[in-house]
Amino acid sequence: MALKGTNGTNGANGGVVVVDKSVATNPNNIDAVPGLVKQINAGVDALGTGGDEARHALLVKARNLMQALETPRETMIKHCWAQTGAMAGLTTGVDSGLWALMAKNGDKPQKVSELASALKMDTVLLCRLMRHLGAMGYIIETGEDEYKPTNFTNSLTIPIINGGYYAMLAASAGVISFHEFARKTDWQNPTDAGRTSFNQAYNTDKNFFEYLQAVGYGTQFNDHMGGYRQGRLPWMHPSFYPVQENLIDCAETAADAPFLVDIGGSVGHDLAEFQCFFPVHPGKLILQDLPVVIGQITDLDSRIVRMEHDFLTEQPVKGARAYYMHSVLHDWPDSLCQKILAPLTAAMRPGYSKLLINENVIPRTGAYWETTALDMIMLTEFSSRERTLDDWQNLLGFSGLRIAKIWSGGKGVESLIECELA
Ligand SMILES: C[S@@+](CC[C@H](N)C(=O)[O-])C[C@H]1O[C@@H](n2cnc3c(N)ncnc32)[C@H](O)[C@@H]1O
Repeated sequence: MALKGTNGTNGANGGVVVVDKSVATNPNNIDAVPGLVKQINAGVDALGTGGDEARHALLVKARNLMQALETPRETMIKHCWAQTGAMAGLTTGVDSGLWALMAKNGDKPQKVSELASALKMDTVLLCRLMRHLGAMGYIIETGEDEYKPTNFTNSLTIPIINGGYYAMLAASAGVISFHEFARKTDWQNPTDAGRTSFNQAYNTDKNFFEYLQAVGYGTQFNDHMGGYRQGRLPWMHPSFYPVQENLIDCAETAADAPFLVDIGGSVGHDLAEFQCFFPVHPGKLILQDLPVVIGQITDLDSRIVRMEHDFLTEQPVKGARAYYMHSVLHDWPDSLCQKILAPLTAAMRPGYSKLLINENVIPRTGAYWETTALDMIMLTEFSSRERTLDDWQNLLGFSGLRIAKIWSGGKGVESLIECELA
């Protein structure tokens, strides 16, 4: 059988496939199952003392077990039918108020007909959506067309958790159709921020942020930014980065001296968190983002200065103790990052100002799945990347900065890259 791409093009190698189709209906790796079950039992024992790391390790083993047991055909159906269908049901549940209603009703069996009537939804439609979500384990089937909510569906009532279902899925055609973009661009690693798989999929010149604002999911994206970080150690935690010694002790103490400037800081979740850790700090905390995002702030301490600023233009705040960027540079390829860093380094005071970059440093091996997943978002939506240590050194060195130290927050958590003018 010739290996074919779509549109009649040959696949990358144009080779001949020698795989027998019976492979698709046998478990992926049944021989691994007994060993994995043993490791899972050991992992369960470690849960009591091993904390979140032990839970993560067990989660990966459980996923390995599922992959070993599944046949390739089942994996394919899961990807192509089940998970996309679940996204439809889950997001419709958010948008219609289903999860909010079920959470309000409480942890008890709930009839679809009664839920549909309260939500003014077609019962047949709701039965179908909930049947799939029940079959997938997201809700618990308690009888015919009757379900109980779960911790998961209850959490889908929280905007910082449900925001991603609107915002990230609204842009997901860039991910799903990446192969078409990659084929058209001769299978090259994309580095042009003005020509992305996302642009091609939506036939738009707008970048990801502009597009989400235009289609009405800007606030949901801001919420998502507030949500994905939950449950992770923030960089200002004393066990992560010594804020007192490295930032506060030598900072200017005048009330209006700029202390910490969060560039591309969204609606201010990082500075709000900083204020919780350090309610008493020298100078001012300053939040910068595009006007549309600053206008979407609903709940932020009035002591945090809100500033509309395009980071490609002159940095208006000069000589701050620290400039901070969280998940900003990863959105852009090196050529654009250099344009973002140039006005910033021009505003830094030599020997005083620091640049703190809160981003992933991808290890050479054993990258964490959330980090590689984010790299796929960067690849397909932005033609940018999560960076390795070498990538960071090249980018920052080119921009006149040197890395003083990389502070690690643990597996899968963004590091704090502490930089100074070179
Ligand atoms: C991935 S989000 C990160 C937000 C925030 N730092 C966080 O970690 O939650 C990137 C942010 O960059 C902002 N942004 C995009 N283009 C910008 C520009 N030209 N100037 C300033 N901010 C910009 C977006 O509005 C968005 O809030």
